[in-house]
Amino acid sequence: MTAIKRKKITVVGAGFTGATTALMLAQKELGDVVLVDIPQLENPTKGKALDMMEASPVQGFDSQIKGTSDYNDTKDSDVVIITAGVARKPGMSRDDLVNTNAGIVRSVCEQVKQQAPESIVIILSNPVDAMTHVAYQALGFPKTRVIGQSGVLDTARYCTFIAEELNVSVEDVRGFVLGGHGDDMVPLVRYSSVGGIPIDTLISSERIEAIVQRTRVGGGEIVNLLGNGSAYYAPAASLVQMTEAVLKDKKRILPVIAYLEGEYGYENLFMGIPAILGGDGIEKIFELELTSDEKAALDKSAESVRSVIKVITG
Ligand SMILES: NC(=O)C1=CN([C@@H]2O[C@H](COP(=O)(O)OP(=O)(O)OC[C@H]3O[C@@H](n4cnc5c(N)ncnc54)[C@H](O)[C@@H]3O)[C@@H](O)[C@H]2O)C=CC1
Ligand SMILES: O=C([O-])CC(=O)C(=O)O
Repeated sequence: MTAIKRKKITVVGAGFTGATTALMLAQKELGDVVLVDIPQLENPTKGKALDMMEASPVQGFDSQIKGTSDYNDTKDSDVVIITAGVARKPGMSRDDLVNTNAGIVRSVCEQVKQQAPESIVIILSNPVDAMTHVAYQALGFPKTRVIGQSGVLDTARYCTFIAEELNVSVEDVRGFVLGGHGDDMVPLVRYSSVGGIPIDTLISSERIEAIVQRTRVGGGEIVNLLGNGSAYYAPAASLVQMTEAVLKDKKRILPVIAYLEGEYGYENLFMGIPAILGGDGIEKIFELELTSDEKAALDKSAESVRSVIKVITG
């Protein structure tokens, strides 16, 4: 009998999002985790991994977590999550990070290409639509295996606010956020419901507009509250949900950043759309029917993403 082999998940960047993601992955026993950061931070990275391992007897997980700065340790990873890069501070937009993080994401992808050529890569670093584009070019992997994280988080925020508004369980809220991970993202009210009941029959249009607007600037709300960095608990939970969908071949329908080649009328663009996420990565993209207002909002968001990509591609 051949032994069942554990999955291997690499998380690049051992900062707030990366370390939180590593712990959540291990707590769910989705695989063994390799946490990578730069050589100058090798000891703190090892320290974080060891600290997490020492939580395992208490919490009862058997996943191994290794801290390192050596990419040899990431060899043959099944999934690689990239959180490496700088985060914004109050007064900054995600787009202000583009030049610094493009260099970092490119250099990380060179290593991933060497060490884990069959992996499915999930990108978090901001501005994430553009960074997913950078990763796709640097990796040279099929488009199905290069995925950005924005929509799971944006939708989670949107659903949190709807549940709070109606004082109902978050478990019964369904919603969808399309477009780029910026202030003109498109929460789709028409596709939002609680327990199957459309939200526009339960919440006034003024309150819905306030929820939509709060969702759009949800990242900034946390940045302003934290004062010295950006969100990490909900982003990590979102990365874990995507990783689980891939490693368990769950075929979840999730909003993810995917490479569009004609879908929704956009060519050569990475942006958030609903897709099936399973063992082969992005297995199918759904093209929803949009009203002219929704399409206009999505076009505006697509234009914002394109303008950021132009900064790095010229
Ligand atoms: N797409 C999304 O929904 C979200 C994106 N983000 C983005 O994720 C990124 C990380 O955020 P945090 O973890 O809060 O930042 P952080 O500053 O806490 O951690 C980033 C880590 O990346 C490491 N790093 C830098 N260059 C590296 C390299 N070449 N190789 C390996 N590691 C490297 C740093 O040393 C640091 O430990 C930021 O760009 C942030 O804007 C954060 C939350 C949500
Ligand atoms: O707002 C930020 O800079 C981090 C992020 O993308 C989010 O939390 O949505």
